[in-house]
Amino acid sequence: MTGFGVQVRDLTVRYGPTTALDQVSFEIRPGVITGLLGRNGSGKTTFLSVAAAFRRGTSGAVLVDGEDPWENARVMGGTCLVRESGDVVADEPITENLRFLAERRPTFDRATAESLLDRLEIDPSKRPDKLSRGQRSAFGVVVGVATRAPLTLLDEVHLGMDAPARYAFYDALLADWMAHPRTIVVSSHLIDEVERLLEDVVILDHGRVLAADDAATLREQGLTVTGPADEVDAFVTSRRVVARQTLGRTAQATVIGTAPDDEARARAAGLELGAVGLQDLFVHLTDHAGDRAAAPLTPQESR
Ligand SMILES: Nc1ncnc2c1ncn2[C@@H]1O[C@H](COP(=O)(O)OP(=O)(O)OP(=O)(O)O)[C@@H](O)[C@H]1O
Repeated sequence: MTGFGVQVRDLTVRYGPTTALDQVSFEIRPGVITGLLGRNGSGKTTFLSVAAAFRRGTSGAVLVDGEDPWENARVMGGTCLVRESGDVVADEPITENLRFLAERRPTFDRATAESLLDRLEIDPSKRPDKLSRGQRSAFGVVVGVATRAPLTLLDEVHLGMDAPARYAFYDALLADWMAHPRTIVVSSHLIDEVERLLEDVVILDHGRVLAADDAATLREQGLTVTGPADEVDAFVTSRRVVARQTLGRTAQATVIGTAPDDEARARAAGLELGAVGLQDLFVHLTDHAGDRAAAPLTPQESR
């Protein structure tokens, strides 16, 4: 199984006067773990709800495995959206929930669920409504991983979980995906933590797509340039500078976009070049203070 791909074409979603998604287009590749990143209110949950056929878009299209997911039993049966509210039977023990899931979901693996529950220290005889917030989130994660749906959508599922539980979840998700490749979308603000899971990244901002590419390509888009302030300034002239710091006569500028002769020019000018992590790139791209950035990556920048 490689999982369902998702194609998003000019999708707009409005809630009354609020435009949550504004003509967004991107693709989620089948069999890949994609990070859906964006600040609060950027439209992540809205997109996931449309992909999971929980709501319809106002205009545009979402195709899951080539078909409109709305009232589409095949596609909906292969899609598992896990969100904080949880779609479990809250007043039945977890063991009963596992039984229901095994009946409803042909790909559900009970042994995986039980071993993850054990690893996350959740007592399966308890009812979901008697769990702590973090334990409830962890149970959602167990359902998401063990369901092994061709399209698994995890909407900030890890938020209530403490750090050891979150890392256990990341490890389990990655190991299970490697053994059973499928399409997984992880929406998160904790980019540093989830970065190692992600092959592709979609960054939403105020309902628009800021970047959609494989994570390695995105990482290569940013560059820090450090050295004597006047040399740094000369190096970054006519480049898109998203951050600049100085310490005495030394400056560091973060630029978006690279050029083939960057290394040679930096060496000649006595400057040091460094990589920008996904988290930094995200912060710079979505930082509207003073409107420093927030422009989508141009085709040149994102190549
Ligand atoms: N049911 C709703 N009714 C009205 N407006 C809504 C509704 N759901 C979301 N919105 C608005 O749509 C926009 C996108 O919200 P959405 O929940 O998709 O963002 P998000 O990226 O998931 O945010 P967060 O990270 O805070 O969960 C926001 O401006 C939000 O206020």
